[in-house]
Amino acid sequence: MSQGSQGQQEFGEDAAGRVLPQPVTVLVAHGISLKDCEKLSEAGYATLEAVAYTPKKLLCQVKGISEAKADKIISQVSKMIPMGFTTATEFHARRADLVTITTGATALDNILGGGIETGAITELYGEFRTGKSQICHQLAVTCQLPCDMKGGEGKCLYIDTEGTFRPERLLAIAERYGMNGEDVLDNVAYARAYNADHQSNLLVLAGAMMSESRFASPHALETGVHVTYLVRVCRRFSLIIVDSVTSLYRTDYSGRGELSARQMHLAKFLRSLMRLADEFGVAVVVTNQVVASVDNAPGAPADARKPIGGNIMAHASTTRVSMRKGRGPERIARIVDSPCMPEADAKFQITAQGISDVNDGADDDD
Ligand SMILES: Nc1ncnc2c1ncn2[C@@H]1O[C@H](COP(=O)(O)OP(=O)(O)OP(=O)(O)O)[C@@H](O)[C@H]1O
Repeated sequence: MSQGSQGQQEFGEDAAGRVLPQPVTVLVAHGISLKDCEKLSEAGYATLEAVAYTPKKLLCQVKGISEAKADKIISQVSKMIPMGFTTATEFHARRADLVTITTGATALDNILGGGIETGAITELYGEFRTGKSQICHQLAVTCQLPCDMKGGEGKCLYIDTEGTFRPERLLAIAERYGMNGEDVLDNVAYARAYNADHQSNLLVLAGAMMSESRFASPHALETGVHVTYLVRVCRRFSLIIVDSVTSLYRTDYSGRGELSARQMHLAKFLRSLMRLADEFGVAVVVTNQVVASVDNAPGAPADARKPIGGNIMAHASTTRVSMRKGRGPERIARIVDSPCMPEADAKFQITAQGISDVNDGADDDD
């Protein structure tokens, strides 16, 4: 895999010339103490963008950050991070630079508008065996491909809540793309989450790792150290996967009595995920299960199933993809909600070397 182009990047900009997040420690030069910057960083607000996108109420919850300090920090950050209006022209130009990551199947990429969008949350939901985890494994590899091969030129951060992550699947998929298996595994940061609180805490670690990888490597480049390593191993993250986002909530919170607490916790988790997507421009992919719908509208099929998480999940996901089984290894994905793509179906198949198009060329007849 060619990551060589990254070596020529300027500090503070990515390959497309976009401004990248700045470490919160730059505030030291603007009258905020290093100790306070470190406290913010430890609490998961490692970049100026993280601070800018966070409500004051949450900043005040960081140990040692009083309301007066929060006001001072917010006032300074608001001078450094653009938070006001822009023209639609400029926004359009920014979106033209957006990278999408291939799912391995062209038909599926097409209905997604090119692949999995960076800077947004994509939710894959469906019954068991519909291929949600297989797509996650596929993306953990393709996110490392160069952009001209429909990749994200970055590492993957994988949170596994069900114990279904299998590195050997990554090796098989890497082989398909002619990638070095060892490098591919090195580029995936994996964590198993054991409960909903742990799952949330892992995002704080994720933020720290993402800003560290973002800020540490240019220094190494400047000093000429580890250049070969940096060329071989991606230096930034391009993808966060949470497989599955709701399963621990189902076990940690039970019954109607805990529903409100569960939804609040889930909303906070999803908000943190969206912040990471905004802050670092990474793609976020979450999987979700379905349950039998007990409140079907009149005329709806009796066996209708709906994704877990209700409105909180529906609103947090930028793009929602429903998945179902087809014949044999075939699966059908449907875009059910997207800000700019129409509702559409695509067939794909699960193979030994990952996700690919169905070769028969037949239309979806399911
Ligand atoms: N090496 C492989 N080659 C071909 N198909 C495979 C391979 N490994 C797994 N599969 C297929 O993938 C399917 C399972 O997909 P996946 O694990 O993505 O399901 P899921 O939607 O995540 O389900 P769950 O909700 O239970 O986690 C099974 O049908 C299995 O046969």
